[in-house]
Amino acid sequence: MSYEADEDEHFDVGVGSFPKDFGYGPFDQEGDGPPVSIGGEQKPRILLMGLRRSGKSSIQKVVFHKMSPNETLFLESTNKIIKDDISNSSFVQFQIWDFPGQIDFFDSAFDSDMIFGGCGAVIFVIDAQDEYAEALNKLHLTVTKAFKVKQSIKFEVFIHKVDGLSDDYKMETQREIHQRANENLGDSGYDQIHLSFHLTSIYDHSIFEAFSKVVQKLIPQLPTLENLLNIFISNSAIEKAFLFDVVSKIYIATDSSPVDMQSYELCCDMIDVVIDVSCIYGLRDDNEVAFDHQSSSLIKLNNGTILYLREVTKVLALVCILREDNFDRQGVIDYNFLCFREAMQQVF
Ligand SMILES: Nc1nc2c(ncn2[C@@H]2O[C@H](COP(=O)(O)OP(=O)(O)OP(=O)(O)O)[C@@H](O)[C@H]2O)c(=O)[nH]1
Repeated sequence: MSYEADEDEHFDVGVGSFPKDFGYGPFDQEGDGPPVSIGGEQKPRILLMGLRRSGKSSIQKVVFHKMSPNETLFLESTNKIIKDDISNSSFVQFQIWDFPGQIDFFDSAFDSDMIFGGCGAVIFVIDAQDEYAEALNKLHLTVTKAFKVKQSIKFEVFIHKVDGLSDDYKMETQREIHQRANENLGDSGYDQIHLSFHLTSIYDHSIFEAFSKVVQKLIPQLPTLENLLNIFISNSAIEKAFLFDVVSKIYIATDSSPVDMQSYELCCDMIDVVIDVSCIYGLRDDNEVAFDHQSSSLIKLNNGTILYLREVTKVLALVCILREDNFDRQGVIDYNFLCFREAMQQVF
């Protein structure tokens, strides 16, 4: 896995309120060639698989291309593999391959060694609003085929479109899918395959959270990052800190205290606010970007909590949640932040 900055590639894709050069790579980067090699290494691949209309393309467009969820209603069915190069930051570099729902593993044109060989994670999307018996069969076929090619692949099951379901039904669906998928694997002698399950929807932050967890599994330095964040928060009286990829709002690391969805959503919203305000009031000319080394922000909530954002690199931000009383010692926090940033530079 390469973490070098891909400076030669300059993409010209507008994403929401971001200036043009603040986007990810061009979406429809089609072709059957091998993954782009950076620094002599191949970028790991994340494969999006699942039945037709399960929501694969929507997930990719919403998370990485700022498409609004409602616009996905007009997406056309994918009929060939769409490769998307995520080269936004020096940390998170990977390719996402969006597969057509009707892909046939038994087709002689399907080269499973090539497809699964360089793959870091397979995300299998199941439409929870639909009958899922067929999806479970396809899941079984997909993971067993991939496992035979490469045992270290991470298998992530997105139980998707849960926005239409009640909380009870969501839990029940997750339990049933979990149980049946693992039973199928056990029955055919594949107990060693581990599946992770996530309840997701493009209509809330759950899809970003789930994607964050998948991407984190592909970052070998994650334990070190987590450690650095633990040290940083404990010495700064901070309650929670997220290291965010600013464009996708995926968090690539957090301290080891549990993540609660509300805190994550608050921090995501803060990033939107900072970028929007910066775009409206902060840009003097077209060549400037909305997020740079001067980006920082402080938001006081009326419940005595503070959100504090600082730029770490041109694509990463640290967003912290802390009690207002503890912000008295801002100097200490800022100093610790500089130490954290320097340590990050040493790690990468
Ligand atoms: N309610 C709801 N609908 C969703 C969600 N995600 C996707 N959809 C809808 O599901 C439909 C199919 O989405 P696509 O992204 O085209 O599905 P796909 O899996 O890429 O389909 P193929 O390209 O045919 O394989 C679209 O109408 C989306 O708006 C979700 O989280 N909730």
